[in-house]
Amino acid sequence: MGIRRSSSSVPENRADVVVVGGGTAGIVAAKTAAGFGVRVVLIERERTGGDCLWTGCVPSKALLAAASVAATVRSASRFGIDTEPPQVDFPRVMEHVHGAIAEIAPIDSPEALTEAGVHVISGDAVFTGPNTVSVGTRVVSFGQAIVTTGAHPTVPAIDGIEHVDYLTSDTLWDLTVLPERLLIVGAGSVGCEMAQAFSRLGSEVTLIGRSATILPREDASASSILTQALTDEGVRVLTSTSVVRIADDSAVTDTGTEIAFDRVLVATGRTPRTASLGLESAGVALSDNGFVRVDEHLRTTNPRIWAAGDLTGHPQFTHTAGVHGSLAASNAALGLSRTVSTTGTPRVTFTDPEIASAGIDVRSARRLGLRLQTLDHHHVDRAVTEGRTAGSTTLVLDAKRRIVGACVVGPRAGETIGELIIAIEQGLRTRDLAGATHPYPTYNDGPWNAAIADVKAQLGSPVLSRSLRTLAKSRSLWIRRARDTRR
Ligand SMILES: Cc1cc2nc3c(=O)[nH]c(=O)nc-3n(C[C@H](O)[C@H](O)[C@H](O)COP(=O)(O)OP(=O)(O)OC[C@H]3O[C@@H](n4cnc5c(N)ncnc54)[C@H](O)[C@@H]3O)c2cc1C
Ligand SMILES: NC(=O)c1ccc[n+]([C@@H]2O[C@H](COP(=O)([O-])OP(=O)(O)OC[C@H]3O[C@@H](n4cnc5c(N)ncnc54)[C@H](O)[C@@H]3O)[C@@H](O)[C@H]2O)c1
Repeated sequence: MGIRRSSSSVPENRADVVVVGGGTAGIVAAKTAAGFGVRVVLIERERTGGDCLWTGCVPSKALLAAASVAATVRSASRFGIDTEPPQVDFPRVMEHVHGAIAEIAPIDSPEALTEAGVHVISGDAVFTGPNTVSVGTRVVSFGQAIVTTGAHPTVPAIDGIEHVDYLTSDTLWDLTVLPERLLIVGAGSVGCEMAQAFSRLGSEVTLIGRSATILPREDASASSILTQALTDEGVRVLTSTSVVRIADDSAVTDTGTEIAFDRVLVATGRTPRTASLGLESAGVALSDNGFVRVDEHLRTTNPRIWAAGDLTGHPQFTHTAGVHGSLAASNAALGLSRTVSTTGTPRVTFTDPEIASAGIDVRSARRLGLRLQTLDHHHVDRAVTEGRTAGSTTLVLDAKRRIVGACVVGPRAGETIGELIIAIEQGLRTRDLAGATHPYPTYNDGPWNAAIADVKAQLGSPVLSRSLRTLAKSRSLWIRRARDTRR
């Protein structure tokens, strides 16, 4: 969906709030500010909706959904159901992917923004001073501005890559033919999700990561469950490996292995989109690695300019972009001093099994010496009934047994993590979670049983169990005496 200039006009070239970039952060920021009744201009150079809608979350989750159906058909016989091997019609799979985008697009459209009271301008925004931004020949002056121009795929400096027609998450969605052999460089969220999706759809996939484990931000135990799942499905996973040379149809790793491929996907992180924005003219400083420097209120080094989303160095997720877009807009439009949350950003990698984390992650918890309460999903009956026991739930607990972090690995972990996010935000203890009856059998028995196990462990401590034994003895003594008195 392209941009049409809205018919609603903003008085001349002046706005209370200018938002530069119309992805998740920009859309949420613009709608939030407009909701306060101020004059808002949003400038977008390509199409509103941004990475999440067009090239990120939506197409990747739609592709994973199709791939999951193929995997279910392929594994039907373990439930005693015999089928033919699935026939993947890739163009129709991609129709499904683009259909999902088309269905969601209207929510992010210029029309929806106009409806919300935002004036949308199409074009490349460049700051020309501390309170002016130009779009072509037009100059808009602003009271406050919010920069939300996102990030683009990082292409690593591999010898020969400039001659290769590589794919990135920006171009992947234009594929019309399923690659027979797909090499994926980078084993982060994009690499792992796409490795599983393409493998399940029928590609022969090699996944290369330079860290010791895939998804290196996750705890090694979570990564190893996923590595096993990917390997079992036929993905060749190479860790602690870098590609040192690449040509059109083959790559050579630092261990000297040659890998032949038909297409290569580069998935090695995202670089903030700050070049050519004129940020230096606006007095907006960048950090050493190119992110816009912001304080805890998302204010940049120019007090009238704020930033939100992938370009700030905060975790690069749609939910972060949205929440921070709203926060920056409230601070800019209302003069508030809202601060970004410090409890840790929840995240989900939508592989099978899913890996979901919130609060203090397990890696940091180990470093900090915090208590970990882990429940293997062999003890989650729902997982047993579905034959999906490869997973675990880990609660990170502080000295007062408050839940300060969690990691869930398993089907629907992205849904399960929801209650743990509330627990972390509200400072709940394991006894609070243990005391809340959960319906049986669900995957949420993972956190519930982990919490119950922790409460039991506390009851088993020498001091507490001595007190409980004393209490029980006094009670039976009292009952006996009462009975004797009645006689
Ligand atoms: C394959 C993939 C899957 C993902 N899956 C998930 C997921 O499942 N869950 C999740 O939470 N996150 C996911 N993400 C991350 C998520 O997509 C991003 O974190 C989020 O979209 C960032 O939003 P943003 O508003 O900061 O930036 P963007 O969405 O990139 O928006 C920036 C906008 O600014 C515009 N722009 C840039 N420069 C200018 C300029 N000079 N003038 C005017 N406009 C400009 C761009 O055209 C763009 O529209 C995924 C990312 C990828 C790549
Ligand atoms: N489910 C989700 O929420 C989801 C899904 C996809 C992407 N995203 C977001 O998009 C961002 C970008 O994803 P991504 O996977 O590209 O980045 P990433 O930072 O998650 O992972 C990139 C990986 O590539 C590795 N790497 C870097 N250079 C390399 C090289 N030359 N050779 C081999 N490995 C190399 C890094 O060590 C890292 O593990 C993520 O940070 C994430 O926030 C989120």
